[in-house]
Amino acid sequence: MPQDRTLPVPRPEPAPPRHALRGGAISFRADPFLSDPAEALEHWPDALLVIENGHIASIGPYSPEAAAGLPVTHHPEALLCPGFVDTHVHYPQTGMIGAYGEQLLAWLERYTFPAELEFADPEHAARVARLFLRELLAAGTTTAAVFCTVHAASVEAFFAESARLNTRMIAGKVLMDRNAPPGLLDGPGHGIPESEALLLRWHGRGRQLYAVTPRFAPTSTPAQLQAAGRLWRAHPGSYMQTHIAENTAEVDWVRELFPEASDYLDVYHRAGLTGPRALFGHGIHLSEGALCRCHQTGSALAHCPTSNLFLGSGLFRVFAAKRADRPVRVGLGSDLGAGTSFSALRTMGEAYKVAQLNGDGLSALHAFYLATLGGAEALALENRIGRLAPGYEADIVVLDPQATPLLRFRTARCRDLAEKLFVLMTLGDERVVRATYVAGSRILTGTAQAGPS
Ligand SMILES: Nc1nc2[nH]cnc2c(=O)[nH]1
Ligand SMILES: [Zn+2]
Repeated sequence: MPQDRTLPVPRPEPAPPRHALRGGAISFRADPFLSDPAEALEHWPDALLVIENGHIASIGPYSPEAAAGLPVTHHPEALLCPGFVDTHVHYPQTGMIGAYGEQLLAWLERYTFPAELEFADPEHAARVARLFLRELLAAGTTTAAVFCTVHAASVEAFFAESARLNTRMIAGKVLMDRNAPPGLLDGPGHGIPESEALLLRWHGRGRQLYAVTPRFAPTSTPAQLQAAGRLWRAHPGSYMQTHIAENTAEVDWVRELFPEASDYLDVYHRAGLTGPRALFGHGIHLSEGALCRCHQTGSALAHCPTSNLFLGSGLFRVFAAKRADRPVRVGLGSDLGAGTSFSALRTMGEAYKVAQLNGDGLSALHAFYLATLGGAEALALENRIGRLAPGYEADIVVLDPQATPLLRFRTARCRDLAEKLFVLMTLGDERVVRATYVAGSRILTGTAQAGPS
């Protein structure tokens, strides 16, 4: 493929060690599914947020005295919000978003695997990693749990670009040793040592975190799943990510492939792949017993509404997953390229519609929680990201409720904050994101640098 010189190059803008942002601000101190939503939300109509060495030093009401001596970037009329968290996404699928007309298993064969075969080329991987991270940051997402491909070079490319931008990312090499094209299969005995080498190289290096990544049960032999479980458990603090119960034909296939397991989750449980930092994409067709087991083991689910609607997979029941007597950790996932938008706002809007079809009311507070602190809790990062609070990493998105003429017109008619947030998740997308800060530095998304060089 020829080099595309028009791709923009995102970069962090150098920031002084101590500086401040001013604007309205929101953040969650608790889970609105489990407590009074109004109590769970913190709101500052006019906040001063002080950043020191990439962390939030303080947040409180703005006053000239509090701001004295600090360089202050004022975002009038805007809302500072913790950077969005995407708990399930595939960067190599950036080039095949919107592939028409299939459900999961045919879609994988027809579009996904061919796109992933291209990542044998490290230059292609580097190009897509850059574009993907640019789009993610332009949409206000600052942390994601990301599937690479089976190629080690796809992981190198992704972490190298994330390290350059200093984003906190979780990623891993996909493991597959059956039921995929030969060019996407791990050689006999190769997948686990390659994963371990990548884990040792990247996990905990700066802000990068590694996830052992068996794609899903049908593409790994029982032996590979067991070995993945051993690898994950040998490295405490690392992650495991995979897919579960997304599509009914997939669930039937797993039952045939693993007759000894009591259900789909049991396939992973038997391989030692459940527990805190185990991230399961989808979980639409999980039984009550499996949801209980997710709760008991501390495993997390990624709710991917745009993907589930696009592939016709089904309606994830977020309120059933979050049932107060056995709550499961749940975050939102864009699941590109089955998902159709990088935007967490669009994803929240679709989560609302899925809840409507389930007969549930997902308020803006529920949705913004899932996209921020809820996502951080799913990733066991709730002490570092997902809130605007002292000590937290300064990953911040600045939302402009007046970003378009329609939004200006509509939000002027909102009676309170919850209504305004709901309109943002109904009408909003990347255009609402005025700025994204990563560890305190604004990310210039690079369009100004585009052009021949
Ligand atoms: N949506 C989705 N589901 C999967 N199940 C296994 N692989 C995939 C994938 O790439 N995308
Ligand atoms: Zn996925």
